[in-house]
Amino acid sequence: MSEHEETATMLAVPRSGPTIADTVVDSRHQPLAGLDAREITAWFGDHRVLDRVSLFMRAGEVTALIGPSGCGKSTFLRILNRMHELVPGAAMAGEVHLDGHDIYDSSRRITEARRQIGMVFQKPNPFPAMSIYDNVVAGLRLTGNKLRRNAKDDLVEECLTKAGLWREVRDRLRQPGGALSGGQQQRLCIARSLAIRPRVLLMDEPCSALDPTSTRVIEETIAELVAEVTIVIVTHNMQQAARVSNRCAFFLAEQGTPGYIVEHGPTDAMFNAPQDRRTADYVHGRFG
Ligand SMILES: Nc1ncnc2c1ncn2[C@@H]1O[C@H](COP(=O)(O)OP(=O)(O)OP(=O)(O)O)[C@@H](O)[C@H]1O
Repeated sequence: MSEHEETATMLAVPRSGPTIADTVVDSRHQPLAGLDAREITAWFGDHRVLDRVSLFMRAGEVTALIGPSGCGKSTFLRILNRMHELVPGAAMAGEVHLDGHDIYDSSRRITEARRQIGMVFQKPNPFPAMSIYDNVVAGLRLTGNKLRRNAKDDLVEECLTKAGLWREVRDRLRQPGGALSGGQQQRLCIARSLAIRPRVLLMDEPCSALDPTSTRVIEETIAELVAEVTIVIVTHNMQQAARVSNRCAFFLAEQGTPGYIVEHGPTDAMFNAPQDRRTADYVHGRFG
């Protein structure tokens, strides 16, 4: 795979299609945006894995998607930025509204959805041979955004600061991204996502490959980022869900049936006064 192709896959931005330079230049002052998933059904081939799942993810909050393995959390997350359709044989129905517009509307560009709704994956995936600096700005090329050197320098510092990594790497920006520790690499990936100024950041178990110290740093980063970007995180770690999220949605897929949301609401209520016994059993570690 060429470096360019690799960048496109890692950033989940398609290589072809129109560029969106004019919308990228400076969206720092955009208002926070919520994400409204309506009646989402998903299939892999003829296997239906989600059934009419609706969830409103509020602007400026962290929403945690929790539930046992295989209940469709990651599939739901990938539908939120049109990555599900990259999987051969995958299909979906339903709508995902950002700022009142359905990202699946035929008049909407897939590149725009992917730019506005960024994704951080389970396994840190920086470009190992590319410098820390170039990793941060890697997405700009794909979105067609050209910045002058000074503006780029400012952006790199801003994004690395927001990702909680600046002080650790400021003196070695030209070193390869692959030379960083796992936790630093994950923060580099967060910085890379932020550089294209998403309105929403999706995180699929971002700490599952990290040690407790790195996990704590990422959690602190999430707490700071949510002031400017809406966050949706999949986590298996109930303590993490309790620590980082404002709201939780509990997914379940019972006996081969498609996944659905049993209950959702403020995190405190989900943990301390859930309405459904299955939620109580799950959050208290009695199954899953
Ligand atoms: N690429 C794929 N092809 C076929 N089936 C898939 C694919 N990815 C996921 N599935 C199936 O879709 C269902 C939901 O999977 P998904 O990964 O979304 O669940 P999850 O709740 O995120 O699980 P986990 O917590 O283990 O990551 C499962 O039955 C899974 O086997």
